Amino acid sequence: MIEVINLEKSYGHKPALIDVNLTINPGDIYVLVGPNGAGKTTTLKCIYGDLKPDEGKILVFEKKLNKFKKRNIAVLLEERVTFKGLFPYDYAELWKILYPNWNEKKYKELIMEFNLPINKPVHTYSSGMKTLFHIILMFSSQPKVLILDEPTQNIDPVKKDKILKMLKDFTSNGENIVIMSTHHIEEVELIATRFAIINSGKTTFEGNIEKALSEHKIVKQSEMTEEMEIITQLDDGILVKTSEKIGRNPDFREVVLGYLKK
Ligand SMILES: Nc1ncnc2c1ncn2[C@@H]1O[C@H](COP(=O)(O)OP(=O)(O)OP(=O)(O)O)[C@@H](O)[C@H]1O
Repeated sequence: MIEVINLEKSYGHKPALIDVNLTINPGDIYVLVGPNGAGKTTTLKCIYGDLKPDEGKILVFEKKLNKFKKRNIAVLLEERVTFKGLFPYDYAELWKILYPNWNEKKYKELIMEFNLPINKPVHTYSSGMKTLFHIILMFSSQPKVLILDEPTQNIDPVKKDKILKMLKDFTSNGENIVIMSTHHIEEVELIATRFAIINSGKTTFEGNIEKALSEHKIVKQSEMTEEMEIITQLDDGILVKTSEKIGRNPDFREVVLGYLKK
């Protein structure tokens, strides 16, 4: 289980995270959604220990993150860092040292499956190929937790489908955890077991798709009551949080868009 509790982080004097709270259970594919600059990457960096939170707690399997735990976490960085002149083989040698569970057979199979050229230095790959290559390194490392910053960015639809299936398989043992960010609402619907919406450094929604659908309604101005929490005005009504049987049920896209516009 990974818990993020009242996380706060500033860059200099500028707050990036004001109050982020996430509860990630074993077996979860946990997706972070939010507008540009909302704080998704900063949250992920705090979880894997690249940034030190100013306030709040991050508990990974009930303990504070330390080096040992880091071996069980593989990360897809926003930057897709590559080293000039290194070939896929060289990365395998390095990753073997970092990850004791490294699976060479899996690595070779995935490189073939995703058609990546082994005779080209990785820094000359296209941006999508670099992302795929890093994802292959992550799966071959056989960690317990995968943290991915926008893993499907610049990936073609066929390979994207494969990656989403691989993420589902990874958590199917009910123990492994995936935490990822995305701008694609349909991906949340396809694979998320839980998700959070982050707006301006705060979690404004956390839960699963069922909760998102059951807690909200789209109502007309005339149907509004004082008990309702207004999320935002949408094209054909107001998205509100309510338990009242009123208005109409929103679809998932409307709920997420409503929070993103909030
Ligand atoms: N290294 C940095 N130095 C200063 N400010 C930063 C730095 N990294 C991020 N920020 C700021 O922190 C805030 C949150 O940025 P972050 O990258 O976490 O957002 P995000 O939700 O991942 O955005 P996007 O969807 O555009 O990738 C933004 O205002 C951003 O400008």
